[in-house]
Amino acid sequence: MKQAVHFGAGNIGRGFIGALFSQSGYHVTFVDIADQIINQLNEEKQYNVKLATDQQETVMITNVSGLNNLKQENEVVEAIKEATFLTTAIGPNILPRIAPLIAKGLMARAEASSDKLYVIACENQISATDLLKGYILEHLDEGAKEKVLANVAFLNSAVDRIVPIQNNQGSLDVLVEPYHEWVVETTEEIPHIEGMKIVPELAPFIERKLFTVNTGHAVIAYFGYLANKETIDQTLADEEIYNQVKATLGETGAYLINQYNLDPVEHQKYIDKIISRFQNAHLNDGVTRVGRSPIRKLGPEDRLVRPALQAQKAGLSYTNLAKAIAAALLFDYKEDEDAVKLQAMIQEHGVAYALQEVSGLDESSELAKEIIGHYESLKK
Ligand SMILES: NC(=O)C1=CN([C@@H]2O[C@H](COP(=O)(O)OP(=O)(O)OC[C@H]3O[C@@H](n4cnc5c(N)ncnc54)[C@H](O)[C@@H]3O)[C@@H](O)[C@H]2O)C=CC1
Ligand SMILES: O=P(O)(O)OC[C@H]1O[C@](O)(CO)[C@@H](O)[C@@H]1O
Repeated sequence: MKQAVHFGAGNIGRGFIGALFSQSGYHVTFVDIADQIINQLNEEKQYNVKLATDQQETVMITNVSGLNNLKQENEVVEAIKEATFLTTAIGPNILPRIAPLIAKGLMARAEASSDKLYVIACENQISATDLLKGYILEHLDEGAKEKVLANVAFLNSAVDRIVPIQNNQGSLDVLVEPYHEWVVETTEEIPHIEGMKIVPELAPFIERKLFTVNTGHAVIAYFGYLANKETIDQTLADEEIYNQVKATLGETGAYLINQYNLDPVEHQKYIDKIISRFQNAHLNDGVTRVGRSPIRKLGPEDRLVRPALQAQKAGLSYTNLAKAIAAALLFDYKEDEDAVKLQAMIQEHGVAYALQEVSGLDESSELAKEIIGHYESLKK
C-alpha cells in the first residue's frame, strides 16, 4: 500500500489532509506529540469525518496509525523511508522543531532508495514549504543536501477548510465544513490525490485565499472578541461587524483584482461564498480560535498587514484593514500565549513599538499612524 506521513494529527491533519490521503488509497502515519491521539489511532485504526450540515453526513477514514515524534524517532525515520508524501499541518511556528527529524528521515531515505518523495507543508502561511525546506537543510551537510534534494520535491500549497476546535474529548472524530480546497504548486506530474488541485503558480491562489478567507475570518474574530461574542457566526449576525467585514474584503478584493487581473464579478462571488461559509452555525467556531496567535497574524507577510501595505502601494484604500489591525492589537485573550506576550509588549513599550516589532511598521508611516488612530478610538 502507498504510504503518506503526516505531521500534526490535529484538526486539519485528521479532518482534511490525512482524510484525503486515506480516501486516495494511502496508509497514513500521523506523527504528533499528543500521546492520547497517537495511542487511539493505533488502537482504533479509523475515525469519522463529520460534515457540518443539517444531515451531518459521515465519512469513515481507515488505514491510519500514529507515531510520537518525541518518543519514536527511529520509527518515524522508517516511515519517511517508505513514504510517497510527507505533509504537515502543525502551525508555521512549529516547523523548525520537526525539521531535524525530517532531515534525518530524508537522509536515511536517500541512502536507501531513489524513489521520489513529495513534501508539502499545509499551513496558513505563504511559502510554508519553502520555509520548512530551509529549516530541514540547516540540518544537512553539503553532501547530504545534494543527495536528499535529488529525490525530494518540496511543493508549496494553500489549504482551505474550516475545522473548528472539537468538542468531543476522547474521540478521534472530526467535525469539518463540507467545503475544501487544497492547491499545490508544481509543473511536474505527481501521484493523484483526491481533492488536490495542481497549479503551475500558487501566488494568486494563496493570496486570494489568505486575504479573503483568513483576512475575513480575522476581522470577524477580533471585532467579535471586542464585542464579547462567542462564535464566528454569532459575530456575523451583528450588522455593524458584518459591514466591517464586507468593507475590509472590498479592500483586499480591490488589491487582488488589480494584482492578479481577477474578474471583479467572479471575485465578488468568491467573497460571498466565503461569508456564507463563516455563517455556518453548525461549526460553532470560537472567535478565540480564529483570532489565535495574534503576533503571527500581525506579521508583515500575514493576512492583515501585507494586504494593507500592498493596497497602499497600489494607491488603493486600506482604512478598514488598518481598523482590523487595531482590533487585533486589542485581542487580550488570557489563554493565548501570543496575545499575552503582545499585551505585555504594548503595556511596557506602547502600541507604536509593538507595531514596529511585530509588523515591521515604522511609527512615522501612514499605515502605522492610521492604525494607532483606530486603536485609540477602539480602546475607549
Ligand atoms: N483548523 C483549520 O480550519 C485550518 C488550519 N490550517 C492550518 O493548519 C495548521 C494546523 O492547524 P490545526 O489543525 O487547526 O491545529 P491543531 O492544533 O488542531 O493541530 C496541530 C497538531 O500539531 C501537534 N503538534 C504541536 N507541536 C508538535 C510537535 N512539536 N511535533 C508534533 N506535533 C505537534 C498538536 O499536538 C496538534 O495535534 C495551522 O498552520 C493552521 O493555520 C489551515 C487551514 C484550516
Ligand atoms: O489557523 P490560523 O492561521 O491560526 O487561523 C485561523 C484560521 O483557521 C482557519 O479556520 C482555516 O483556514 C482559517 O479560516 C482561519 O482564518
